[in-house]
Amino acid sequence: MPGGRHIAAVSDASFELAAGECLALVGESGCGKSVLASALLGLLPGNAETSGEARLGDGLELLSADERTLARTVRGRRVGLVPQSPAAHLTPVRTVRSQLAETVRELTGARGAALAEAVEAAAARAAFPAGHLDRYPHQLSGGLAQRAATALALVGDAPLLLADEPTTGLDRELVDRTADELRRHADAGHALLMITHDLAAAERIADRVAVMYAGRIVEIADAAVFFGAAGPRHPYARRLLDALPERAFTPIPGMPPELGALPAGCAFAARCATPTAVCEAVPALAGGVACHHPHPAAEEASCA
Ligand SMILES: Nc1ncnc2c1ncn2[C@@H]1O[C@H](COP(=O)(O)OP(=O)(O)OP(=O)(O)O)[C@@H](O)[C@H]1O
Ligand code: NI
Repeated sequence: MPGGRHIAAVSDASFELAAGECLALVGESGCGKSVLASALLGLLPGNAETSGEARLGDGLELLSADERTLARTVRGRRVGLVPQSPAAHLTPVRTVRSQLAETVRELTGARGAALAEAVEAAAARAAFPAGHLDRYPHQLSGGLAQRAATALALVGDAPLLLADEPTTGLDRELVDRTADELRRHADAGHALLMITHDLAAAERIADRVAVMYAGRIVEIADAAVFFGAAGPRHPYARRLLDALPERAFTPIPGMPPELGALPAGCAFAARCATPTAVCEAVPALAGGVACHHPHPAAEEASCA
């Protein structure tokens, strides 16, 4: 950070993601979701530090990979990205058709009529209307820019797709359509990390859910358990669900801590209804949950 300030935007994020699987990464604004995605693609600012490892199925370790490898063989090819701010990632002076054509040509080698056809097919996959292909980015609504970015991200057929808020700015019907297309992409054998605020979209397509709070993954659970009767185990994750309009509609009191000034122990303790003295130590992620007094697991609850 300028002025020498140091922010631990993401710490202790550990998970596996298999081909054909969709993991939804959820959590409040500013908790580190996009930083995690950027780190995997080597897209963090030059002064950012990363440690640990992130290994692709083919063995490549992303955090230590050099820029040349990332640019030539990773971005778009081995790891696709639907960026969080699609408008910022589209080239302003070129039409969507021309940008899609360049990406298709580069990643698939298609030329001529096959190229034109592949461009339209790519647009259709992301529900981008063919009639708008000759528009420039500034002529697109937020939703259309989102769909253009999704179309671009799907072209390379990368084994891993990172979709950062892929449904922002879309109405419910298009949210569902986009989510379903991403699910089909996973079903076709791709690994999908979907970063989202939209828990309904996560429930619709995710196999597992990872909850992030203040830069750490505090729970990873099967989506069926997480959204089902048992519910999540971490108090923050339970509150996140309770905050949904279609559930209790009870906002989480308080604010997440500043990442530059994290409290010493559990970062959620200040907002937790049941903190105890042990919460002064950071809880490790154990059995899928990082909490000193998690809600009982489904099997424990059903035995009680
Ligand atoms: N380039 C940067 N320089 C300094 N701090 C940054 C930078 N990018 C992100 N941060 C900080 O890292 C933290 C995590 O940001 P991130 O964008 O990953 O959050 P997020 O979970 O994706 O939020 P949102 O849901 O709003 O997209 C934030 O507190 C942010 O201020
Ligand atoms: Ni983000």
